[in-house]
Amino acid sequence: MEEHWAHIIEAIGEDLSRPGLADTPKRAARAFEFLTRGYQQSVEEVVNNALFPSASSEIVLVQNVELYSLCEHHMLPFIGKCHVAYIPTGKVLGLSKIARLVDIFARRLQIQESLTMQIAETIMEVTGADGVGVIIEAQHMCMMMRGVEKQNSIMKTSAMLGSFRTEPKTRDEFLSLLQLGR
Ligand SMILES: Nc1nc2c(ncn2[C@@H]2O[C@H](COP(=O)(O)OP(=O)(O)OP(=O)(O)O)[C@@H](O)[C@H]2O)c(=O)[nH]1
Ligand SMILES: [Zn+2]
Repeated sequence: MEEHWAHIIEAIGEDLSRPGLADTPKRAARAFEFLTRGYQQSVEEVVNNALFPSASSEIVLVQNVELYSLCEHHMLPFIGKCHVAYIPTGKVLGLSKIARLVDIFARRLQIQESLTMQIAETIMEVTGADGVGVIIEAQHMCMMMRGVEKQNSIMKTSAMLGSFRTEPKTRDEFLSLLQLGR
């Protein structure tokens, strides 16, 4: 990847031999590896069996999980917040694992719609929940720094599975819980 970054730096008309850029291909390669580290991670290792018995059958909501991803069209960042809710059926997932699961999928080349769905499906599979609701609100640099150059538009996507899809009351409760934190 280092070599490719060196080519890109030359292609944009920069002087690769100037001191400030000497280590840039190496740094950029490391940075890009970090930004896409989700490809190296698996759901099993991230969850690490952190599932705990609980009699709760009420909504568990983790709100405002920061999200940094890269759009698969321009490889520019999209940045925002992810809200994850589920209704447990006998076991709950370790709190931090929800944020880690968000990251596994965010740290890849993505479109926001697929990312939202992948997070929801994974939480459903891992917890065996009665239902899962995921909402992402994000701003896309490819739409801000270039292209149409709109600075204030926010993309909101949701994925509702199980009871969050079939029961309007559950969905309403999720949405009103989200409002509480604003
Ligand atoms: N639905 C969706 N579209 C996205 C996402 N990220 C980027 N895009 C869009 O992907 C589209 C790619 O369109 P193209 O016409 O192929 O590329 P482009 O010429 O660079 O388009 P502009 O961004 O309009 O300049 C653009 O409309 C982007 O805004 C995303 O997460 N979801
Ligand atoms: Zn884009």
